[in-house]
Amino acid sequence: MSNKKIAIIGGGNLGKAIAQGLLKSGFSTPADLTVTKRHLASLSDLQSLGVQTISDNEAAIRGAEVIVVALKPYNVKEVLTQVKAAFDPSRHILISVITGVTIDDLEQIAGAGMPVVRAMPNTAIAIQESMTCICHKNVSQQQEAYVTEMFNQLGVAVSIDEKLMEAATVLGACGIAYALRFIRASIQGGIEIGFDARTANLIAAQTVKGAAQLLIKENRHPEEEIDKVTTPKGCTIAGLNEMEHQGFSSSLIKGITVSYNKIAKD
Ligand SMILES: NC(=O)C1=CN([C@@H]2O[C@H](COP(=O)(O)OP(=O)(O)OC[C@H]3O[C@@H](n4cnc5c(N)ncnc54)[C@H](O)[C@@H]3O)[C@@H](O)[C@H]2O)C=CC1
Ligand SMILES: O=C(O)[C@@H]1CCC=N1
Repeated sequence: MSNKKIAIIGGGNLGKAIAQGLLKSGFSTPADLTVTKRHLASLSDLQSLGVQTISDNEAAIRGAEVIVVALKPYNVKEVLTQVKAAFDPSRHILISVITGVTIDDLEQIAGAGMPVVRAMPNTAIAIQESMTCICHKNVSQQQEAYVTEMFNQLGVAVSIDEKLMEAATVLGACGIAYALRFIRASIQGGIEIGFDARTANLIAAQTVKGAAQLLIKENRHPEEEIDKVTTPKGCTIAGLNEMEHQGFSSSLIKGITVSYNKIAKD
């Protein structure tokens, strides 16, 4: 348990999921957490668990040591500038999960010397299975360890250079959508070959989970595991090669680079 007071500014999808994950993992107690939002009705479940839910961002920041900003990119500057006076670099760590807002942007708003962490999680943070890439500035070793531990409670955290943050957004955050499209296509194929949608969904999703766990738990390269499945003259290699003839890997790589170029340009 961290014992630090955490204020989550912007209790939307991600902000709420972070609060729920911190409670479920035991990293924070309800008394440690404050979540802000303009209209509080959708936070009633957190409130009933004992989490403080308020609309006053300034009060939330003043009462916390760790400030997690989960606002939309278009209103972060306005909202944080309104509460600028509440930031204290000697007491606070500012953690932002906002897409496209740089560490320097955040430091400019919160004040020079503010310990700032930029984190890129994905939506699996709602079930504590996020891949979260983090980078930081003005952060002590102790603060870095704290933030890494916090995101490890919500999945897996890795430190990267800030210049890779856009790439992390594509591979990690957009990656959830790419993986789900793969699963959806597998379900469509599964129905064609005889399964009902529900059973196809279960088989496709559990199979992807197993494939991912082979890499994560056994530290293997995908091709090593593929070799074990592809019986000579068998059905796996026949299907795989047809997928490649149809541009399977190529379409994925091209999609990833298009997503990346879109972020880099915006
Ligand atoms: N969806 C994704 O896969 C990922 C999203 N992100 C980033 O996370 C951030 C949040 O995304 P979501 O949670 O999906 O958005 P959201 O729109 O659900 O959450 C933002 C929340 O901020 C609240 N808000 C607006 N003004 C406020 C104010 N003055 N004071 C307090 N709260 C206020 C809104 O009511 C809303 O609930 C975005 O910046 C997004 O770029 C980061 C990683 C992945
Ligand atoms: O699609 C987007 O622009 C955002 C960034 C990461 C996930 N969603």
